[in-house]
Amino acid sequence: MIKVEQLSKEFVLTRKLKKELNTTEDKAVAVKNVSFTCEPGKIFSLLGPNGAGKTTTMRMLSTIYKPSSGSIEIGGVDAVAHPQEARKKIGFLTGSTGLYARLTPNELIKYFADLYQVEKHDFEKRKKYLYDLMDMHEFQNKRIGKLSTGMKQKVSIARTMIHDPEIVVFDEPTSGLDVITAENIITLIRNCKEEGKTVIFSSHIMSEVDLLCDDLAIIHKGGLLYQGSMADFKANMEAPNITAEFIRIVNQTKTQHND
Ligand SMILES: Nc1ncnc2c1ncn2[C@@H]1O[C@H](COP(=O)(O)OP(=O)(O)OP(=O)(O)O)[C@@H](O)[C@H]1O
Repeated sequence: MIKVEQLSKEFVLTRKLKKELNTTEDKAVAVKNVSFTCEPGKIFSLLGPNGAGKTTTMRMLSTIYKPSSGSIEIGGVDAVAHPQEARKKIGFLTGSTGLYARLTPNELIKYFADLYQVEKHDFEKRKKYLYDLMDMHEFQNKRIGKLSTGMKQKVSIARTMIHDPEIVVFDEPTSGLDVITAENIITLIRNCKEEGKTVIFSSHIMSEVDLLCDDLAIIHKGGLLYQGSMADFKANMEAPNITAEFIRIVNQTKTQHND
């Protein structure tokens, strides 16, 4: 279970950033007062347009960023007070997941398995499952630096999942992948759900969200616009389809802000 309450994150802007962003503000508010709960055995999707605050939220859940205020509970652990304990329960995938270019996928996966103290038998089983699922056998001994973007993404996913975490945090998991691999990732996410894991993933692809998620939250400009089940979202739609409804909700706030 992931429980987030009144979560906020402000970034202090350096002189260089102020110039880049063309602002005189000293701080940028990336996430403000966001609360939601992700249940075990369910897939939760965090949706929002570019710059909404999705990655910042995911990074706070994964203990990479410390929140400016608010609380995060990860599998019963206070992730703000005890980040290391919370981290053991999480598999976190992000676009910038560190990969060591000089290592091979096999070496990297083994390194992380050792870091998480995965037993040899579990490691072999888990590795086979992930390599089969993502068709990774062919390039398992090539240097990561020489792999394609999609192959690197597969290695990132395998590294994230090798310790069989109870909570899975995926920031745009299918980004940069071909349709076949994207399908396999969707299968992996579904399997996580069936195994009773808590899954949260961010996306701006509504069709993917529709395929997968049980519950969803929409954020825009750091604030929560919608939270509920996918079934309720669909039942109460005012627009003709889910993509149009997503756009309608986001635009509605734009209009309110302009008033
Ligand atoms: N390190 C940082 N310093 C200053 N501002 C930041 C930093 N990281 C993010 N931001 C700002 O916070 C806001 C939210 O960014 P974030 O990356 O969380 O959005 P996102 O929803 O993941 O967007 P995208 O879909 O484009 O990846 C943006 O306005 C961004 O410019």
